[in-house]
Amino acid sequence: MENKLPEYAIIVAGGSGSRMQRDMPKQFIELADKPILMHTIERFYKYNNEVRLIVVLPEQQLDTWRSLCRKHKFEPFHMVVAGGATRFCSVRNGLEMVQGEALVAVHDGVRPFVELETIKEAYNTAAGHGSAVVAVSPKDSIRELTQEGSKAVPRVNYKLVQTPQCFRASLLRKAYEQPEEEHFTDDASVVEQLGEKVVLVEGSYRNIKITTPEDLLLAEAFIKETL
Ligand SMILES: Nc1ccn([C@@H]2O[C@H](COP(=O)(O)OP(=O)(O)OP(=O)(O)O)[C@@H](O)[C@H]2O)c(=O)n1
Ligand SMILES: C[C@](O)(CO)[C@H](O)COP(=O)(O)O
Repeated sequence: MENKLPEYAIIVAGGSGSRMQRDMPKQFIELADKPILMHTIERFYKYNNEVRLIVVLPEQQLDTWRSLCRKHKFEPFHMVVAGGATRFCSVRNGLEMVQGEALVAVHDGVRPFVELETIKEAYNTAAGHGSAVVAVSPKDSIRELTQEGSKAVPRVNYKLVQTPQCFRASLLRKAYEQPEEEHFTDDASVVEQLGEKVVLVEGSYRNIKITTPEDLLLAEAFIKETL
């Protein structure tokens, strides 16, 4: 379905990157001479330069980001918002910048390899169904931890969830008015808590979340292909 609503992207980059074990948040690590976060923002800008970009950053890093933008002559226009203690708080802060009814894609600032087709499909599916959550099938076998140890489960019943996760703004606002719960690891889980169904769309194995040091090696390989 063709989408007539304004499109927003909340790019969450308010975390500290503790699992990366670097002295700076991982979203600022350079890949091909540019911070990871700039590559991520550029994916959305390249998809459509009219998408309203909201970038959520750690409060203490706002000045660092401004100087990085100057240093790299970074052009895509974006609003900047201070994040919170958790991803949930950061998304909620970003949502405050969304005006009226719209489609809102929430995307991790550390997923710079999201494909333009995936972004397009997420917005179009959310336009028709109210939600679109990007996911891929697991490639490994899966075991569930039990009191006795573990047991095999059929992997065809599972998906690995990525971002973007795209929703109508009215639905996402209502979801983020709920108190935060421990099992809210992504936006779909927050929306689902309202009793709403979420629609899955196929993602890509390249759309990795740069989380631990070995992910950077993969990212270096992927970025070389895109240059
Ligand atoms: N308070 C937070 C925590 C996370 N994020 C963002 O959510 C995305 C996914 O989170 P994750 O990969 O866990 O990032 P970090 O929280 O930074 O990493 P870690 O858990 O290793 O500290 C990242 O782009 C991260 O910057 C955020 O905006 N605000
Ligand atoms: C939102 C997410 O990337 C979907 O896979 C993931 O849940 C974020 O988890 P994290 O522990 O905050 O990295």
